[in-house]
Amino acid sequence: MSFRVGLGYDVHPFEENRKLILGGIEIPFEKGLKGHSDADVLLHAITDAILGAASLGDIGRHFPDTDPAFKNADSTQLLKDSYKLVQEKGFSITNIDSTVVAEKPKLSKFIPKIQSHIGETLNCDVEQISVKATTNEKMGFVGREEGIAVHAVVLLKRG
Ligand SMILES: Nc1ccn([C@@H]2O[C@H](COP(=O)(O)O)[C@@H](O)[C@H]2O)c(=O)n1
Ligand SMILES: C[C@@]1(CO)OP(=O)(O)OP(=O)(O)OC[C@H]1O
Repeated sequence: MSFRVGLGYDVHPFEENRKLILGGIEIPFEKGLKGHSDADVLLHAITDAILGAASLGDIGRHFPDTDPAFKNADSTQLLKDSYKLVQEKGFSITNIDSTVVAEKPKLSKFIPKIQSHIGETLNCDVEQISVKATTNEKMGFVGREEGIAVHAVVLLKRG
């Protein structure tokens, strides 16, 4: 059995008149995130982590933000398609851990639903998927409520 670790990071600025989609779940909030796709910053970081662990590049390589096909794309589908590429190389997920850095909104009550959605998307047990949240203690662009950042790490196994 061999193991591969992958790291993902993404950030999107807030934008008025958009839905806030995090981990495939619509979160009630006054603003959404700006992006070419649905701007699901959590799923983008997780996608980059699984692609990186399998040496498959990053999300922008597979789904360019210059391609109209991905305008308002559903990031759940992008994650699913990326995991298919990873599985074609013989890898499967051992576990995922992630941290959403957001001053607002408060995410704790949505986290079980987000973890279930990611687990279903990746055909994993919910125990393999961890999502956490923290503020940036009012510092920097997250602290000024200009956007949301996410860090994700994944362990893949093969054999
Ligand atoms: N957007 C967020 C940020 C934080 N939480 C929860 O609050 C706890 C305390 O956050 P600090 O940044 O003050 O350490 C954190 O551990 C999370 O449980 C949240 O739900 N949503
Ligand atoms: C998801 C993609 C899809 O075109 O677009 P964005 O929503 O802009 O997201 P980002 O993380 O900036 O770049 C990755 C792109 O592949």
